[in-house]
Amino acid sequence: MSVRPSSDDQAHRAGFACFVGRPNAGKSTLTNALVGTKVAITSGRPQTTRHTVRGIVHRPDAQLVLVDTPGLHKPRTLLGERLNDLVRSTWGEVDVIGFCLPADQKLGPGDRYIAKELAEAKRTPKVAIVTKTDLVDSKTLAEQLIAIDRLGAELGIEWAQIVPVSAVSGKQVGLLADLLAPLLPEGPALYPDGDLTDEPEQVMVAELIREAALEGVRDELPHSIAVVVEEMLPREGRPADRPLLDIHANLYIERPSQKGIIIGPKGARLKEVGTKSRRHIEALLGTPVFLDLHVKVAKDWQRDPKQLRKLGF
Ligand SMILES: Nc1nc2c(ncn2[C@@H]2O[C@H](COP(=O)(O)OP(=O)(O)OP(=O)(O)O)[C@@H](O)[C@H]2O)c(=O)[nH]1
Repeated sequence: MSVRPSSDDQAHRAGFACFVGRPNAGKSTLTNALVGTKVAITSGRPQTTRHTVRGIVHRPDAQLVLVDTPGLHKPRTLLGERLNDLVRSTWGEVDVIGFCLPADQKLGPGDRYIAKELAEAKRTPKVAIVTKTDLVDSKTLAEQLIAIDRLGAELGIEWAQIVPVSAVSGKQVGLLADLLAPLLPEGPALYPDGDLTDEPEQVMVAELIREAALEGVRDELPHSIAVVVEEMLPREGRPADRPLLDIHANLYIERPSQKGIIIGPKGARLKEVGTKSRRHIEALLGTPVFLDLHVKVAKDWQRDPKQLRKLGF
């Protein structure tokens, strides 16, 4: 296992990385652990990338921009296939892919499916990241490392590195950044260091909710969901060591008939969307959150310029 040789070891490097892995593999938590307290979130899609920036690791020697890619799913429809094509093209556009595999779960069909697809992204270096190492003993961890090594050999993937980390304890998170940095191309920083307003934070929060809302219904409602964060306010009267952030957000759909899909039987799906996005928002902002989520119909918002403006497009 080796890293790409450098023409000049002192040269500054900058580039894009994305984390892939099945749901709950620990991608968001790891992103936040890497970025640390200095959460540099940029809202829009800068010219350098079509993808949402999740966080930026600023180091003296390198700038690592972590971007989101849509999840890869077993395609059941033509649209599903198209979305997977999009994922694949993203993989060709980033400088390194981190494949997250939780230490506490044996490799399964979901991991294998992603790995097979990864094997096709031949030109992009791939780092296998064993996440949640705090949950297992060293024997289990060793077995997982061997299994991943074998999976790579079987599918013809040459891992640039295989790294065990714990985003929760922080163990080896710094090492992961050390290993990712040399895989980036030489170049100046792509983004300025720091300096951000609350507005992008709200946009990020809206995006996390939208992502959770789309999960599993992407094929049915691919572009019909918009989310607007109406308010983000610290709850009054809370003790200083137990803050709570109240977030009120509206989830807009285009037609009343889509309500059922979003809300689910007895509200189960909406509840899931709330729980999941709250987890991600808490990880992003580093504070407990109360999320108040409402579903509203904004008739044909995609075709109505007034609505589009209101929804921030
Ligand atoms: N013990 C432990 N738990 C972790 C660690 N990293 C993540 N988790 C937990 O694992 C769960 C999933 O983590 P996420 O970071 O949301 O996973 P994800 O891959 O972003 O999930 P999706 O958004 O569903 O794809 C959460 O409950 C995390 O708290 C870790 O290093 N150690």
